[in-house]
Amino acid sequence: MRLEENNLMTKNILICGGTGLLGPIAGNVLSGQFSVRIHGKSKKADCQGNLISYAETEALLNKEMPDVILNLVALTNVDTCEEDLQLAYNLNVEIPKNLALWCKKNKSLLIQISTDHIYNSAYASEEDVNLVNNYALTKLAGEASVLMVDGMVLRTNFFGRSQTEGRVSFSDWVLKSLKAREPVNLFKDVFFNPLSMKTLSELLAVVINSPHPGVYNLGSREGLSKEDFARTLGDMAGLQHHFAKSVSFADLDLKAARPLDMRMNVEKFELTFEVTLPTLKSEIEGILTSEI
Ligand SMILES: NC(=O)C1=CN([C@@H]2O[C@H](COP(=O)(O)OP(=O)(O)OC[C@H]3O[C@@H](n4cnc5c(N)ncnc54)[C@H](OP(=O)(O)O)[C@@H]3O)[C@@H](O)[C@H]2O)C=CC1
Ligand SMILES: Cc1cn([C@H]2C[C@H](O)[C@@H](COP(=O)(O)OP(=O)(O)O[C@H]3O[C@@H](C)C(=O)[C@@H](O)[C@H]3O)O2)c(=O)[nH]c1=O
Repeated sequence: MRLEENNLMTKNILICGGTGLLGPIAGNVLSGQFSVRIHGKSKKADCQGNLISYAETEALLNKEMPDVILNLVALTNVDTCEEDLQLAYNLNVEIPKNLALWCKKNKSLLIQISTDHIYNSAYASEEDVNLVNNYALTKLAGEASVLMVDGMVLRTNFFGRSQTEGRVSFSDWVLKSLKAREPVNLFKDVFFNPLSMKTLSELLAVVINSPHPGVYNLGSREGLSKEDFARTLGDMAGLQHHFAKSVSFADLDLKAARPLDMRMNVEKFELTFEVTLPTLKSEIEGILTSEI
């Protein structure tokens, strides 16, 4: 089914890179409304392929014929992006370009998940980009081909219970560390406004049902420092956290530089899609009470 033929029919969604952290939760939520297929590269999935090759991408997509592609493929290890710019380019730039090319030929909608990592100021609007590392540079570059085919770019960050072996979210790491009473370092000077993976996935359904091409920040309404996030999560989960250390980002010697303020202004998304986004505190509460 092509999108313009019959909007009443169930849309076929292909989640590329659906075997990572976000994919299984997005797949779970979206399959309530759409016909969803999951793509992966090395892990078992409904379909498989290395999307760096256009020939392989085209063969896979010609078989799947999705109405909507949700692209989650990325090199998400920020330090590896710094060490291997070519690999970061291949995954974060070439793959969205390959998907965009196929979508243009086949009139499908491409939704690209991007990142808050491309900002570095309080409540940045979509034009306030400030790049400090290769991950940010390549993620931003990957957005261009999506926008050229009237796709949608959602700049976001997320947390929640991982369903993927070998992938932990920031909240998983915090809960595990506090339960084990490990004296972890918590960044007091790094700020963000992520959503839970469940809320983000529910909003993806809104966007798929009512697409508006363009680039949007998609996060919670009020952000926190990563330290306050961790301590708030600890309090809500009934876990002690006095042994966790409050540190500055500069105290850790990480390979890649990171932005200190990734909080995004989310007004454009709220106005366009007529939704009120939740606060970060309510999102933290949400992951402790919801099943996913
Ligand atoms: N994780 C985070 O905290 C954040 C992530 N984002 C963005 O959200 C999106 C999803 O992130 P996340 O779920 O963490 O991603 P993951 O790193 O967990 O998953 C990456 C996915 O890409 C697939 N993949 C890797 N290489 C290739 C390739 N050459 N060809 C085809 N598929 C490939 C992997 O397949 P396989 O498993 O089979 O190898 C996997 O499904 C990304 O765009 C990321 O930039 C934004 C903000 C925060
Ligand atoms: C937040 C935090 C991280 N760390 C460590 C964990 C890790 O080795 C390193 C960086 O962790 P961060 O959580 O800041 O992760 P980072 O790798 O910078 O994470 C990013 O992931 C990519 C995919 C994105 O798109 C971004 O939005 C962002 O979430 O610092 C601490 O020791 N204490 C902390 O309080």
